Amino acid sequence: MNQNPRQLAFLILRDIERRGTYADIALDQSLRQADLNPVNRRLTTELVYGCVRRRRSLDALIDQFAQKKSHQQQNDLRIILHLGFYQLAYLSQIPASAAVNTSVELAKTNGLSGLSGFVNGILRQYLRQQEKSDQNYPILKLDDKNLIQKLGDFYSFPDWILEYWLNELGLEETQQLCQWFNQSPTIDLRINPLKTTRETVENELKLAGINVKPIPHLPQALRLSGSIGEIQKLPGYQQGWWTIQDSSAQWVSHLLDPQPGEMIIDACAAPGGKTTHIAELMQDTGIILACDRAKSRLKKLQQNQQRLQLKSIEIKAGDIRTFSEYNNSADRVLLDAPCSGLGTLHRRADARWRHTAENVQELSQLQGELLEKTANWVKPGGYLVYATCTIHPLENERIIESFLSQNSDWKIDLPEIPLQEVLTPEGYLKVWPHRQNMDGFFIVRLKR
Ligand SMILES: C[S@@+](CC[C@H](N)C(=O)[O-])C[C@H]1O[C@@H](n2cnc3c(N)ncnc32)[C@H](O)[C@@H]1O
Repeated sequence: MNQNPRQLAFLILRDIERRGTYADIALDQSLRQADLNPVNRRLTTELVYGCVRRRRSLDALIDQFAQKKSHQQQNDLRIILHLGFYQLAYLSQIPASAAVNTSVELAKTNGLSGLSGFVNGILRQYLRQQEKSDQNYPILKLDDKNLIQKLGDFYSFPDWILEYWLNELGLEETQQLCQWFNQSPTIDLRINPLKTTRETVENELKLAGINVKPIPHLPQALRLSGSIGEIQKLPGYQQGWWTIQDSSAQWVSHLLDPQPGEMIIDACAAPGGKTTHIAELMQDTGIILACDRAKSRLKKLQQNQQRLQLKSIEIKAGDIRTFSEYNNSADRVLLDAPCSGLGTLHRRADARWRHTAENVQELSQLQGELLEKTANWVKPGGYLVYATCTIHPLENERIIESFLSQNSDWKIDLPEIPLQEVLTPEGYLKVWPHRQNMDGFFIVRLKR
């Protein structure tokens, strides 16, 4: 069993590299089998997520200090250099000598003894350079040559995302957004008012030593920070007192505004974050039809429903494009569409590398198709909420504009909400993470 956090991080990063495994899945599997104390578990997690997230910046350091470019280096050597540079550049709590020496050790234990001198040399060269330089962040101007590349190398994002942010936000806010996405995510809870109150949960969590504070404008929300431990062991989890859900995602069901006794269809429901919120807002009356094509995610929805003890949810598995029986049947429909997740890049370390400009185009097509389909399910006079956790116009504004231009019986219904600063003149709720300090989201309510 592995007890060395750096060796374990190396093996996990190699697995991600070789097999394209998702970072969170690879980490989770390995940590379950490893024999590590809590401090070393945290270090392994930090090293894996950090190296994945900062891949481009770490490659840029290899490019700067080695004769061969990062992509020409042997894969295992490149991972060891990533681990070394990551500790030196981003983990101030680790002494530089420990970062260098353990990286040299990694080379020796993983069949690269002949290159251990090179590892030692390049990391020490970086350290000498760092001592000389007094500037840790780039001062950039919009007309800088190679601006995108400099931003990408420093903040570790792909060019195509940066190009689009620069266009939408300008340079200063793009840097703020990059920085925001590079920090560790916080955890928000949504209190189940059918079981308890926010005050009770807040007090219980404080008694358990957790940092917790309310979130403005959301009466059921709490934000946790600092060290939290295992979620399932927190007070109230087993009793169904709360659900983990980011504050911006909590706005979605409030905008849907479901009323007790209504017939609601949640078209893309799994794992049920919003379905269960809708049920709570309706005091567990009426019917909520929760549809999704992913069976494993629907299983999680079922578990959440059981834990929260909600009876009003019915599950229907399948591709909603093939469903024909729901036309004109729902008072309200929620379409929480599959999307690129560009508003939640801080939550999944590898998400920024998995999507491309091309696959945003493909998603956009699917989103348009799902909207056309599910709009038919709404009774005349009813409502549809379209939501995504991305902040890309192709998946948001363009979808709604195109839908409205082809469906004259629909219009945007302006929501009355306290969060006026995120409401655009067209009536869209557009949450930018660095402005509102929550996940990026797009929400719009349409009326038939
Ligand atoms: C953004 S997630 C939904 C999250 C969920 N609403 C929540 O709050 O927990 C999008 C979901 O759409 C589902 N999906 C994508 N295409 C679908 C289709 N054609 N038919 C049914 N479900 C689909 C995915 O399986 C995924 O679970």
